[in-house]
Formats: sequence, C-alpha cells, structure tokens
Amino acid sequence: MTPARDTESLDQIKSRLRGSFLSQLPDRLHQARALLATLGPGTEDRDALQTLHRLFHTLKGSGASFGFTSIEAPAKAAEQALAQVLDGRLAVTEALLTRLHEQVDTLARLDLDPADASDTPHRPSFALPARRPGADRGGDRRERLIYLCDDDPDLIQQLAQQLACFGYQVRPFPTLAALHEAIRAQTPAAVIMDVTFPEGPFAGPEALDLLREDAGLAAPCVFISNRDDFAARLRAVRAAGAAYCPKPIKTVEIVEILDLITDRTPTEPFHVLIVDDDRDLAEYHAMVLESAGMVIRVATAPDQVLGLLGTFSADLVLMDLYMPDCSGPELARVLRQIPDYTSLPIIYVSSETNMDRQFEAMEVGVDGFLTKPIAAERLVTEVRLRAERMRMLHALMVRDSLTGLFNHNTILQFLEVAVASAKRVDRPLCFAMIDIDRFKQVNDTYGHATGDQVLMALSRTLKLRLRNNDLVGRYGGEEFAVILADAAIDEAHRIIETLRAGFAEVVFTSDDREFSCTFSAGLAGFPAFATAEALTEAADQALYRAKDGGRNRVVLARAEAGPIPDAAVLRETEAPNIP
Ligand SMILES: Nc1nc2c(ncn2[C@@H]2O[C@H](COP(=O)(O)OP(=O)(O)OP(=O)(O)O)[C@@H](O)[C@H]2O)c(=O)[nH]1
Repeated sequence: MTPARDTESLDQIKSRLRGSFLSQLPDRLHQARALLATLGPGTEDRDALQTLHRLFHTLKGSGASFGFTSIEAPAKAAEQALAQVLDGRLAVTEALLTRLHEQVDTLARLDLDPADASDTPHRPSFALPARRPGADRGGDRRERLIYLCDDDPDLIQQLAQQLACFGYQVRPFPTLAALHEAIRAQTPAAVIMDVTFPEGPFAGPEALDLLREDAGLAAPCVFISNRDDFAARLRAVRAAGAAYCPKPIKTVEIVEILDLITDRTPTEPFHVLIVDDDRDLAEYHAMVLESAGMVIRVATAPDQVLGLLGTFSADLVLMDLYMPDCSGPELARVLRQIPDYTSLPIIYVSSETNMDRQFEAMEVGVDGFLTKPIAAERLVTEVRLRAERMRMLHALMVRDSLTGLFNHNTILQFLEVAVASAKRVDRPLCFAMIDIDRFKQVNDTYGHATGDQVLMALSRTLKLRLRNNDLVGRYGGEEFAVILADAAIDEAHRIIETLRAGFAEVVFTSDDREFSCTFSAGLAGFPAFATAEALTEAADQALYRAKDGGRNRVVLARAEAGPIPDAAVLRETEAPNIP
C-alpha cells in the first residue's frame, strides 16, 4: 500500500491512480505488440495467447474502472477474440493477427488525460457512503431498552429475565395497546413482538405498520412466533421486520440479533484481502473500502495470499479472475482445500461479462461475481453485506448456544494463540478454570431452566466484568474458562477473587424462593506453565484442590510440587447457600 495514502485527499488519489494507469499503458501496449510478433497463423502457443488475453482483459477492466471508456471497445474486441481462440472456437489466422495489431494501434492512438476521465457513464463514483452514525461506538448493552410484546405472560417474563442476564433493559407488554402507549412515550432501541394476538393472526405486523405510520416508530423489530410458515414470515417482512425467530426462542440467537440490529456491538472493522495483479486497480478498490472504514491488505500475486491470510484475519477475499501463473478459480480451489478457509467468502471482481465463463469460475465454491467497473457504493455494500453475514455465521459456529460464550474448542484454540503471543512479546498471561459449586443441587432443587439462568448470569458476569481483551469460554456444562491476557498471576488472582465474591452475592429467585450460588476456580500462569496444555492441566488441578478444600475459593497452581501457600487459599468457606 502506498504510505502517502493517509495524507492524500480522495481526488488526489483518484488522479494519481489514473496517472499511474496511463503511464503504464505504453509499456503494456509494447508487451502486447512484442507478444503478437511471436505469433503466426495456426499458433498453439497457449502461454502467449493466455498472457495476451489477460493483458487486454486487464486493460479493459482497469480502463473502465478508472473512467477511460474509450479503452473499452478495442480492448474488449481483442480480449473476446482471444477468449474464443483459447476456447477452441476461433483459429489464429493472418486476418485475426492483423486485427489484433490494429486494436493495439487504436489503443496507442487514444489521447487520454488523467484529468479528463469524465467521458464515461461508468465513471467510478467517489461519493462514498457516509459511515453509519455510531458505527464506531463501543456498545454498552446495559443502556439498551427493548420493548417485548407477547400475549403469553410466562414467555415475556421468562424472556425478559433472560435478556436481562445479557445486559438488556427489557420492558414487557402483554397487549398491543400497552405497547402502543409505551412507544408514544419513549422509543426503544428495538421491539420484539409476537405475530399472532387475540386481535387476529397477523395482529403483530399490523400493529407495527400502524406504529411506524402513526407514532413514527423507526426502531427495528424482531418477530417471534409459534408459526413458521411462509405466509407469516412474508407478513413479517412486509412490516419491515428485521428478523423472525420461531418459538421456542433461543436466547443467544435473539441476543446476537439484538446486538446486530441495535448496531452498537463494538465492531471490529471488516478485514478484506484484495488479490489483483493490477496494482493501481487494487489500490483503487482498497481506497474505496478503506474510506468505508474497512481494513485492507493487497496481494499483487496469488502466491502471497497464504502468507497474508496467515497473519491477517480476513473476513472476505476480493480476487481478480485472470492473473499470471495462477487463475482466480485455481486460487479459490487452493483456499477451499484448507480447512480454515472453506467458508471464507470469496468474491471475484472482473470485467469478464461472459455468463458461461462467470458460472464456470463460480463453480469452485466462490460466493459472488462483481463486474468491473463497479461503482464505489456497490463495492462497499456487496463487501459489507457478505462480511457481516460471515461474521454472524462465524459467531454462531464458535459460540456456545446457551451462554453465547466461546465454546470449548474455540477457547482452547485461543489459548494456544494467546500463549504463542505471550511468548513472542514476553508478557505474562493467566488461565482460569471456574466451576459452579454443587450445581447439580441447583438443577435438582429448582429445575433445569433455573440452572440455565444461573449459567447465563455467571457468563454475563464474566463477560461484563472482565477486561475487553480477556477471553471467556464455556468449557463444559457448569465449567467456564477465562484467558486473562497480559495479566501476572497476582493481578489475575485479584480479578477472579473479586468475581468470586461478587457472584456469591447474587440472589437468584425461582418460584419465589431465593438462593445464591458460588464458584470455585483454579488459576495457572504463563510463563510458570509454558504451554497451553500445561496451563489447562495446572488450572484443572488447582480447581480440583479448590473443590477439595471446601469450594467457593480461588486456588493458584504452583509450578513445582509442594503445599499450596496459605495466601492462595482465600477463604475456608462452607458449602453454597442452597436450602
Ligand atoms: N441447567 C443446566 N445444567 C447443566 C448443564 N450442563 C450441565 N449441567 C449439569 O451440571 C451438573 C454438574 O454436576 P456435577 O458435575 O456433579 O458437579 P456439581 O454438582 O456442580 O458439584 P461440584 O462441581 O463438585 O461442586 C449436572 O447435574 C449436569 O446435568 C446445562 O447446560 N444446564
């Protein structure tokens, strides 16, 4: 990437890229002439024919993308003829070679000026979409007000309680009239509502139509319903429902949706890898996407891609179709054979307009095809939509469905990465295993649903109270794992101890009975334990000692065998307060 980009205005970049394209044009035409000179009638030199085809193809695509449409006609004619030759549908004759020479001459005669690229209806638009307000803001879900409307009082009470565990402020309404009144008084961040009410089978969407018209409600709405048929879903979409969740409701799913539609999740900017051998065009696309707040890396040769993907966690790859040495479909196939990249979205950006060739190129499992020249807004939208979808699918894959925490495998993978990084930068790191005490008794006494509430409450406590760069996972049933990045053992000890004391204070209610729970924790630190495996084993043993020592305590793992120091055992406490 050009370092000067930060200080250049978009107009300056535009003009620089156009200038660069024009300055390379004579060289490219010279290459075309030299290649043509090696060819005679009936030639079977596929390499030369392919290089020529790519050359004209690139000229057509880049020329159009930079607004020089007069390039398009001669470059396209040459490209198409060469494509037919390569497909075996056209023979290389003297007449064809003459025509190709003439097309190069025509291109050489064009009087192109970087400042004069307005002769095109396809001119790339540099009026970039404004970033959505608040897109950069970190999100504190505790502030977000959600209105929940359903005529099933048990459901709204239960769902409101569960969403509260995830930090949402939820106001339940058992009737549409009550919801209507509340919306007139205060606008929520989102509405969750049933489709069917006593007023009618689609009373929910109808009420929403009215609220949008009457009360000017702009907040997004998630429909929940016992119905999962097309008619109900269609009616919900027509009422501009943002999402549709059939009952029984999965809390984590609805939390993910709320995070997304209330647009306040602390979002990492999208990471996009551009693969294009045309530096200028790659830089143009990079500039467009960077202006929309994305982080971009550029590979100008396919063999750079694996290295870049290894260090740059891409949400999406934008790639050219025709590149020297390795085509786009070949590169896509290479990526699809690597387990980490099987679901990585890949979009071609190419001036190939032949539908058959587009389909053929897509067959290797590529997600989209954008035809050059592509308007800046369209490029940003296509990339953003696919990257958002990828993020959502990925979040569902790596997270536990009850608590929304990272699942067992994911947290262990993170631990490997965190240990490697701690080693590299020579910083400490701690790993904690946390297990709710006598949890079976909670389930047996209050029921599984209440047990789930306790699990969600603890997961929420861990997520909200730990630092942003700490990672929390659900290790097993009632067992959690925390990676405390850049924390020495004493600091980690204090953090987990504070959490332990806080959690023991939480009062849970079930059928008007109150109870509290505690947890035990085992803590191991890097570098005393030098690998992910050693850390998990040591933390597990420390947890065992915490349980054995009476529960409701934090125990530190010691690198060498010996008694646990008194300071490590924080409390000699009794069993949790379960009646
Ligand atoms: N509600 C609920 N319970 C679960 C879930 N996953 C595991 N459990 C329960 O967690 C309980 C774990 O019990 P044990 O391993 O005997 O441990 P404990 O009762 O917590 O006792 P200690 O760990 O020795 O303090 C079992 O009853 C599991 O059924 C879950 O997703 N939801």
